[in-house]
Amino acid sequence: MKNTTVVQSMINAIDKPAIFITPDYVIHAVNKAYLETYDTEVTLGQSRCHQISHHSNEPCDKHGEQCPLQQCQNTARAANAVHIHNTTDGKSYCDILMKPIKGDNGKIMGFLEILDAIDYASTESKKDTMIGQSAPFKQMLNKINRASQSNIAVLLQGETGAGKELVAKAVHAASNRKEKPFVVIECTGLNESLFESELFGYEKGAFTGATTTKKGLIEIAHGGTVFFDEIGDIPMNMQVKLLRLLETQCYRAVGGLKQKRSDFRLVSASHKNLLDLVEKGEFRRDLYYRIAGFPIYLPSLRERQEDIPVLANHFIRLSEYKHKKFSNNALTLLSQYPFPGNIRELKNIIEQSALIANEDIIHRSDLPESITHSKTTTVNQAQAVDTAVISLDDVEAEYLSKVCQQYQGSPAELAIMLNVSVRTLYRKLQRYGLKLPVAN
Ligand SMILES: Nc1ncnc2c1ncn2[C@@H]1O[C@H](COP(=O)(O)OP(=O)(O)OP(=O)(O)O)[C@@H](O)[C@H]1O
Repeated sequence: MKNTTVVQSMINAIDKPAIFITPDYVIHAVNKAYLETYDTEVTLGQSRCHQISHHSNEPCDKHGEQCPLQQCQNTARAANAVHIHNTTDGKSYCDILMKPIKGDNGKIMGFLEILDAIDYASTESKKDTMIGQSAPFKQMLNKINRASQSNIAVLLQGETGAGKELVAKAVHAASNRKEKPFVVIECTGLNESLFESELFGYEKGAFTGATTTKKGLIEIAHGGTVFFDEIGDIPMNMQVKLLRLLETQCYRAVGGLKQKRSDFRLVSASHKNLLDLVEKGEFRRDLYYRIAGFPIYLPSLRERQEDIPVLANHFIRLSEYKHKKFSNNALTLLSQYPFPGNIRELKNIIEQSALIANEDIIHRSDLPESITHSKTTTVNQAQAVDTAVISLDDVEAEYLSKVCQQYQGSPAELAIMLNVSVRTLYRKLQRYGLKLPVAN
């Protein structure tokens, strides 16, 4: 292809994985970083991008993902999307930037695809990452990645326990401030004097008890990110001081005369709707616009039910009961519960159930009553009878688990009652990780 040498040298200069593709998805130029990212061999002029990244012969939009190439072609402008790719590290999230490349005649001759690995999120259980694979989760990742590339003030809005602090950490970790401090300021319960001394620090002798000079959190955060958690809880009179700090990045320590300056990136979060508070006169409008440069909505767990099984298995893996597993039946019931406390509540429930379960399989009956007796769950269950078919294996496992807890007789008698041979009974017990109590 004409111009290929020019395109190849352009791609070689990019330090992230990059390829040049034509509208038929065929790769015509590739850089070293790309070749190192994927284990499938690239044959220039033959291999298609989806064959390398998705191990699929069809473009990604055929599998429910948004195709940035088509977007780019339709608008003739750069497009981006978050995809799950099969890399040498397994299934990994990556942020794709697709740019149209025009030929000498001004027409689009192909597309430059640049990939950015998202290592703060994962589709599978991985320590210290955000777990999820649903569409709302991917949309959120897309926004986090965009936000982290600039210095814009980010406002995270989402229900309690939805992961706001984890997202704030991800925004910091993906930014060029990642080597500098990430400082959390809990705004709930801060009174005026605490607010000033915590944020701005104080000089020795500034008040009774100030026996030494203390640095404030804003000074500690210099060069990094400050996360104001539950910013909606800051009382009105302190909102003015915060606004002044955000506008000037300057402050004075309590009892100090010298003006100090701190360069920090602002991330705030609230579970309350701040615009409602603005309407009610409880939050300053000017402060709202200062902190809401780039709002990111965190979906509740109800909106990403598809993620519940992967999250449940993730929390089991992190617990001291890592060898235990959920039955499909238990996972189905968990997925139907509305989780008002979101991921934090799910995590607690998983830990409780794993502790309660006597066997290696965690059954529906091991889940806490808040789940098994929840009206919403029960209604969903009734509705689910026709739609969600529960596997017979799960029913059998649950029944045998109950029998194991209560049965006092001999295995031979039990086998007769169950109408199976003793060998079959033992095979089934082994399969579900169950044991009969030793008869007295
Ligand atoms: N996507 C995720 N994958 C794995 N764990 C998560 C995810 N999101 C949140 N968590 C975990 O859920 C718990 C609650 O998250 P976090 O504290 O970030 O929520 P929050 O929205 O800040 O809560 P609050 O509103 O109460 O301050 C934490 O233990 C966090 O590690």
